[in-house]
Amino acid sequence: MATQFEPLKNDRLLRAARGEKVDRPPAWVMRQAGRYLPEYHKAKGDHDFFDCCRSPEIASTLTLQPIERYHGLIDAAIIFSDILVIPQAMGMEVIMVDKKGPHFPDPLQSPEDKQYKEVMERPVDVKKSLDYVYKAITLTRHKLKGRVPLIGFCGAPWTLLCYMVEGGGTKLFVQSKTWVYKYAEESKEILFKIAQICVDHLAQQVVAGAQMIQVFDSWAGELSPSTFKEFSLPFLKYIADTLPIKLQELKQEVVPMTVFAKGAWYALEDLCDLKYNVISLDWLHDPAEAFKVAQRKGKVLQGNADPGVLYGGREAITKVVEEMVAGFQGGKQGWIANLGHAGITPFVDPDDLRHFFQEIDRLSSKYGRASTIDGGESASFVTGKDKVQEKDEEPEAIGDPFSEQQV
Ligand SMILES: Cc1c2[nH]c(c1CCC(=O)O)Cc1[nH]c(c(CCC(=O)O)c1C)Cc1[nH]c(c(CCC(=O)O)c1C)Cc1[nH]c(c(C)c1CCC(=O)O)C2
Repeated sequence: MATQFEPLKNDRLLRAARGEKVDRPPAWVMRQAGRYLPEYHKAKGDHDFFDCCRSPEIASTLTLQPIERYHGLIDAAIIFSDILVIPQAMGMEVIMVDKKGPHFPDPLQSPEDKQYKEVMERPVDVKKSLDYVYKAITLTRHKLKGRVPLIGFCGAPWTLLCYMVEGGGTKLFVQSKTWVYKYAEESKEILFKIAQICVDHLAQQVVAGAQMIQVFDSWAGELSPSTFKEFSLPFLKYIADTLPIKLQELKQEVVPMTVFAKGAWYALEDLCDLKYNVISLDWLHDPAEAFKVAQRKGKVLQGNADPGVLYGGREAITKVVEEMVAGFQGGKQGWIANLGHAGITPFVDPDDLRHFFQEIDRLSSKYGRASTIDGGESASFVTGKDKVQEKDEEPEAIGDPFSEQQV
């Protein structure tokens, strides 16, 4: 397949991720493709979830659905895939049970277990085993025709280990905690192996056409501050340190990187010290407080509306967006608007999500335009629909925390 793609028409996301000024904050939501969309059910039909991931045609169709539905309001596509393709590539069986979620029939029991030894020893060639993800990315880039950038992703080593030892979702984390406290060294060995595979998988996604990447550490919040430092952070660091080197070796552009460590509110400073460009926040953070930290550290933030607000109706959505936009100082720099967690449930009305996007656009425009504040410096990068500032709103000054640093 040709790897020549149409030029990007809307680069808000990539500009914001690099700490540059934008006409309005870019917006997208984690798990924007999925069961809340009637068109998702139509396209998925009776296909098994992982069969959809393995079909570049279906995966690209599902990826594009929110882009088509929310055209003009949404600034990124994220490839339809799953974090659990890595355990599959490591030779573990994972099935998606309808209405229940992922299930591993044969999870890792202990380091004495035959399965653990096999997983540790088995060579993993993502180019072979996850080739379908890369094909889906290339096809999706072609179908996107430069409308918005395409994000690739993987699960973080800690979150993937949880799934591999629990055998699926859990509330108690009995097995994960057993591994951390009883088998600390073996846990670190497998976490390192997973981290290396994450780097390979992310690099191949970029080769295939991903323009930005995100690492999902959905279970970070199950660790304590000290166990997070030991069992998650070093592996997130390894990915952020190694991926750019790998991409250079592969003669690829070094794309912006995002980390989402859900629940690890105590680690914001530590996460800002890693080489990720963007730190994605859950809704436990106060936007204004987190923004102060990120500005000091020269990092961009993503998030962080409580996804539960999508059940609360339009007024509630407006209120949450208002708070978020104010906290991120209007979002012309240093902020990517999103929800605070990945997962829009089937009960969300797609028109309420539209309202969420519209309110980000409307309310952020009240903060004036980057070009007005900065003497037109940013006028040339307006790539999407040009927003007209509301006449009687005074633009509020925002600082320029990014002037002295590179993100
Ligand atoms: C933990 C995790 C998984 N997968 C993912 C995570 C990290 C984010 C998070 O914390 O939720 C990441 C993921 N999963 C999916 C995407 C695709 C792109 C997108 O964001 O639109 C992404 C980025 C599709 C999906 N992955 C899944 C669906 C639902 C599939 C269906 O039933 O049709 C989708 C659209 C299934 C899935 N996959 C996983 C779970 C726990 C589930 C079941 C969820 C549920 O039942 O609500 C593992």
